[in-house]
Amino acid sequence: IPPASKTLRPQKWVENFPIADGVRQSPIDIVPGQASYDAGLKPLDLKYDPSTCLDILNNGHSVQVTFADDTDSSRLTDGPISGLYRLKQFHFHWGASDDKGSEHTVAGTKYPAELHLVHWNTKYASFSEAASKPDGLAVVGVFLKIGGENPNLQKLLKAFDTIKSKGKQTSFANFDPSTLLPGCLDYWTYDGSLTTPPLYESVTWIVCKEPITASSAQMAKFRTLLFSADGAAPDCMVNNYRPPQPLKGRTVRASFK
Ligand SMILES: NS(=O)(=O)c1ccc(B(O)O)cc1
Ligand SMILES: [Zn+2]
Repeated sequence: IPPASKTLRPQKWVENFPIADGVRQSPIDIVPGQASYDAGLKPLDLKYDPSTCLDILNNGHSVQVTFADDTDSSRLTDGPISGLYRLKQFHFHWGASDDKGSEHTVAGTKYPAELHLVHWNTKYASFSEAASKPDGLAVVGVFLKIGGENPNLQKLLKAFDTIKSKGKQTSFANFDPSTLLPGCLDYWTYDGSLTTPPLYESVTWIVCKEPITASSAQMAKFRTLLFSADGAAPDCMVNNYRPPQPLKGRTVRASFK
């Protein structure tokens, strides 16, 4: 029996989720020269309250930090969206080595990892209701590149030893996700989807042009996590990224010249 990470590989998803071949699938390759600058795009307005941070979880396909979303205290407004979107969770995608790992690529360039901050539109009653609506979600993507050690990642990485295998979670308090944002919030934006099943075409993607850094040792720490549950054959959690999908006529807009 193949390990979990092999049975649901991206090429197989269309069998159970036909929308995998849909018209607004994610991720995509972002070609800066083909993006159109839109002067009407507003700067992102991200405000996060560390006291809404609840726990950190190995959900079997990524490491995820979950937030209390019963108030508007951690939210995204402006940018390409209208209304207010609440932060629900953030998670990462990464590779087995530093030469791959991101979901979005930039003119074919793969980054070693990509952070996703997942927000839902408060015109709907909950994340789950919003998740299947065309304007339901807004995900901010931030690339990680290899550089100096990132002290803001350390707090996350220290928790990894206690959530090594699938289904493990531990309380995680007072983490401010804005410490994981780049200094410059220039972005590309396009209409897309969840990048894992159910692949709903419900995401306004907001991909930051500027990466944050992680050291090679910090990237290695991500690779100590497991797709597999305690007691099962250990299956390293790596390459949990979907490759770029066809643009199918979509326009990518840039908030910057
Ligand atoms: N990778 S992603 O940000 O597109 C994403 C976010 C949420 C969910 B989900 O809640 O199922 C799946 C994928
Ligand atoms: Zn993601």
